[in-house]
Amino acid sequence: MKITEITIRHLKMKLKAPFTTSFGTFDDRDFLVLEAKDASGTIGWGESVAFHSPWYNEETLQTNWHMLEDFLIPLILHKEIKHPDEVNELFKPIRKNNMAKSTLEGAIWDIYAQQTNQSLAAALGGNKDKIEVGISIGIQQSIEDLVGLVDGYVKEGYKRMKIKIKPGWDVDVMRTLRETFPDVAFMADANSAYSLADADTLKQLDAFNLTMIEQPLASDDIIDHAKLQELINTPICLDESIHSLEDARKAVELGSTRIINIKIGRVGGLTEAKKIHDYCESNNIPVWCGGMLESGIGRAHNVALTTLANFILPGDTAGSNRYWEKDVIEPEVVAQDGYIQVSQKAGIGFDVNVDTINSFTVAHKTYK
Ligand SMILES: O=C(O)CCC(=O)c1ccccc1C(=O)O
Ligand SMILES: [Mg+2]
Repeated sequence: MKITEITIRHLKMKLKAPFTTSFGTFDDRDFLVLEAKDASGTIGWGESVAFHSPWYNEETLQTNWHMLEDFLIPLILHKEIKHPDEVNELFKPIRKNNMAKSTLEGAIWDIYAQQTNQSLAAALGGNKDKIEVGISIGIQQSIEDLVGLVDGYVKEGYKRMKIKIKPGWDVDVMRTLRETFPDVAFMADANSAYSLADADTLKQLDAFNLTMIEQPLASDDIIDHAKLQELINTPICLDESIHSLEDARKAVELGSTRIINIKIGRVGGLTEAKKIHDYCESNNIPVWCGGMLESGIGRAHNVALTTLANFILPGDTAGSNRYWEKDVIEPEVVAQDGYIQVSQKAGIGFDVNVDTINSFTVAHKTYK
């Protein structure tokens, strides 16, 4: 393929309900969507999962736009590409900026899958026809509100509940949930809200049989996580600290993580995500697919990735209706009884509704 035209759009979509983590609250979701066209007219879609502000990591929607316009798009436009894995190599001279890289790489994977007449899932080497999903639940005003929400999601069939925690919203919350729902699979995600000095608090969570605790300590740490894992029984799962196969290897070798949350954007694209998956599979480290409050485009990429064999634990790829009044793809992603059916259609497996995209677009630019 030879990419001849790329359009970047900045979309603003309203979340159905605000989503609160230890680092802040999201009311709206601002993000970039990238449309790439190749010389034969095939169109591929990618989504930047960077947020409006650098809360989760250092990238933002605007830094992604800058990196794409000034560095990444020029490396790709009018170049002959045989396989999307080449994109990972072409981007190597550019350090980090993984979410920006992933935006363009994802669109190229979509085109490649269409041109080889297979689903993105199949192109990646996945073979599940449905995937198991859980749901991530933000910090609430009260424990009663949280119990009510969890009850609803249990009834919808979600396979595991991820509860956002922070100091002061942790042990009592998890105790109440465990007492109220003895058989539900719970995990906690702290988004780096603690330090090693909080080990005693985190140790108390061992009583609630959590599947794992996600990123309790600093977003750039793998040393203290290894020390913490020696002190607690609950398996640690790293999210923010893992940006590459090399990061994954070091964290696993140090004993900093027993499970890895793979986010396509955070690791710079599907090729790197697959490498981390394969490494973890050989080292008995289960993985699961994280979420970044994606629109249907990013969600479709997540569903495809999750079809790889070592995605053993339910991911955060909940149905479109958990986030949006109207998603940008057709059909929307539907989670039923905790499963999402994997589309067998060529490419990302969903039709992108360009009218809907345009209705959410606040800025756009085309590169040729
Ligand atoms: O539902 C989702 O998309 C996952 C939500 C989630 O947990 C999350 C949302 C925003 C930023 C970071 C995270 C995270 O996984 O840490
Ligand atoms: Mg997380």
